[in-house]
Amino acid sequence: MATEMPNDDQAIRARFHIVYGEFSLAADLTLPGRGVTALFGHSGSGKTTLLRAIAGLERHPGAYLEVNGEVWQDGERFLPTHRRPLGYVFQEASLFPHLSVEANLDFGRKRLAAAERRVDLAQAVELLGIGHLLARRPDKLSGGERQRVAIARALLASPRLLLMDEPLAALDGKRKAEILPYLTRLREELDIPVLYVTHSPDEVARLADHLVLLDNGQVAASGHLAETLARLDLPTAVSDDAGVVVEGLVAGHDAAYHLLALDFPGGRVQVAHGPESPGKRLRFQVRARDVSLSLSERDDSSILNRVPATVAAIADADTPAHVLVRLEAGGTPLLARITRRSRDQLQLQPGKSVWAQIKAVALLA
Ligand SMILES: Nc1ncnc2c1ncn2[C@@H]1O[C@H](COP(=O)(O)OP(=O)(O)OP(=O)(O)O)[C@@H](O)[C@H]1O
Repeated sequence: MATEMPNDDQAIRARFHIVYGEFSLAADLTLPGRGVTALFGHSGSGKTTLLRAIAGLERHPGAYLEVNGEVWQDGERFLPTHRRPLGYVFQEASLFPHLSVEANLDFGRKRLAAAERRVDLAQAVELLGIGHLLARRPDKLSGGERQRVAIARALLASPRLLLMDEPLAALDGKRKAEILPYLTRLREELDIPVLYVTHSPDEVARLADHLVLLDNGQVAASGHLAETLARLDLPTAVSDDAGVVVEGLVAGHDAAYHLLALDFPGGRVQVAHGPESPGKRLRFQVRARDVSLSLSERDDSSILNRVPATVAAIADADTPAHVLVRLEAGGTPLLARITRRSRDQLQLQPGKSVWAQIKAVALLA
């Protein structure tokens, strides 16, 4: 995953203390200045409040905000929203209904010096796949198409920060699936940091490099996606869906069995999939419930994927019958959800060497 520890000027530093009656939000965050940071949490946890504060839509005294070396708020200094080089994408695309897509896009273009122009019209149109829609009016577009136009429009302001507030929440499953590949492309092809509000674990797994967990106005965690998903002390672990996201490199394709091989620092996995270019980076997800453990490498089972690992920690799971085991496989964290009985039978404890048998690998491409 692309997240690196923020260095001095490639970072977003945000410090806010916001009180709305009963609700208060306290955030003191240093986020990577590139890639996608997901702000994830239950309804009412403060995600939108934080995003709006970062956009400068509300002025909160005592706050501090710096985006890749530029201070947007500090003490008396407060850059109003229209002077912040940011793009904001909302749940519902707010396009001008009487204008064509092309005219709507034109609205997003700021008169910027060439050196400041980070995305031009042709690039935005190509990235979002909207070339065939330019002459249409917004009411002749599907919800997903409208949202792609809204994202292109936000990019045309050449933002130094892109804020996205649940951009897929208003779309049905099919439309979501349609638009996700475009968001993945943005992450891969543009060097614009994105703060992405969502309460969808699937969107987090596919898009995020860094994860901020908000819980009732408090930052419960902020860290690299893979590391944070594998933390046993967070609510993300204690759910039936708990699992990790791993970045692999395409190692080859077995056409006879229709299996794609992906290498990651912990070993190799094979997944039912067509061929992809060797060396291409692809994410895959391994759910804790799909990982079982054995003390020796068993080659008499139907499970294709086995990697050697070390037990790092064990914690309670979502039911009294289960535990969650955090494993390290070549520096890659994995989670396994097994029964307490198996834990005792295998005498598992931190430091013990095991084989992780991975029953299912979901490619997130
Ligand atoms: N302008 C405001 N004035 C008063 N209270 C507010 C204001 N904006 C938000 N709140 C309150 O702050 C809390 C956090 O709201 P926020 O919209 O940030 O949560 P969220 O995590 O984005 O939720 P959701 O996922 O439902 O959008 C809520 O209790 C909300 O009612």
